[in-house]
Amino acid sequence: MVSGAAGLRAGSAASTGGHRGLEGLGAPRAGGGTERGLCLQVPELEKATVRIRQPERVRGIIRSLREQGVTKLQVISDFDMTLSRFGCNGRRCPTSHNILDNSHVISEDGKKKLKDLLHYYYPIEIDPNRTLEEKRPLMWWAGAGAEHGNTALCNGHSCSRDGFKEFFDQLHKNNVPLFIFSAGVGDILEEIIRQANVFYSNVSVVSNYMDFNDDGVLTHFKGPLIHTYNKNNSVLQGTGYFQQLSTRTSIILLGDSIGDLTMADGVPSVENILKIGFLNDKVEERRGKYLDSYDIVLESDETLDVVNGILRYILTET
Ligand SMILES: Nc1ccn([C@@H]2O[C@H](COP(=O)(O)O)[C@@H](O)[C@H]2O)c(=O)n1
Repeated sequence: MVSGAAGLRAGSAASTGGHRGLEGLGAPRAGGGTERGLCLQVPELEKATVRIRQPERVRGIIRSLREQGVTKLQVISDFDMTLSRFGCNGRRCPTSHNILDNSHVISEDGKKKLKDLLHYYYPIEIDPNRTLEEKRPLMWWAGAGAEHGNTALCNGHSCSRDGFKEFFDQLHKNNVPLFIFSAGVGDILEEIIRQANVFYSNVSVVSNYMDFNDDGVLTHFKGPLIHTYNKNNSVLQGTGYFQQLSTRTSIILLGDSIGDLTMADGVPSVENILKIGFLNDKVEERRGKYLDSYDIVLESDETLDVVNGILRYILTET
């Protein structure tokens, strides 16, 4: 189901390790000051958390995004563990599902069942040795909380990544549409965005929204269930979201799972796309796959520094 602050409702390196930071991205070339220019303009790319398989290619994409300009740009992002943190002070941060699961309105029995499901299904979700085809039929767990509770309130226990507000502010100030495509719980993540005072008119959300019976008991989720591995055009049919933005052919895609890579599949014509992936968990095991799939991989980086740095560079008028 799609929802939006605007009222729109329809609801890559040669080796496995990739290059670290700006190595190769920002290194000055013989006789050229231009290459240095980019690394100086996006110093965040020098962070130790940054890995890039094909620095040359990434440099080209970032330049094109800037050249194409703000009117061509749109951002497509996952929410849980992408805009929100994975961990904080050595502990896991709750996803929008976990906020619901941990709420006082869920019975103890319900909580235990949800925890059991988490322990069973999360390892499957992140298993680097299973194909997407093997995982897809198993991902029904996204709706598993439905029969367990009454209305749960978001009590602010989600942790947004550092730079959360700046990210939303930059896009809003420049009228860049932000599409949040989430297999989480839409009502809860919207509340998190609202409580941060950044649910601006340029933000649209496609996610799972709760439905309640007359007694206020959460009985099911509305619309097609969105899970980690069907975040693509199949669940956007009839929304017309990407069609309305057909002139916005420059994309920045932000995700934390391999499933997030298909979020832009419904965009009619993509000229430039920069895929930035947060690699939060099982870093060593999954690094190769992430470097093959995302242009920039941010390893155990709990901030939006790199994303904000790239946006600042792209959105700054030349
Ligand atoms: N019952 C569940 C189901 C899923 N999750 C996690 O929430 C994340 C939401 O999906 P995104 O694609 O928006 O990131 C997902 O990573 C699942 O691990 C959960 O915590 N509880």
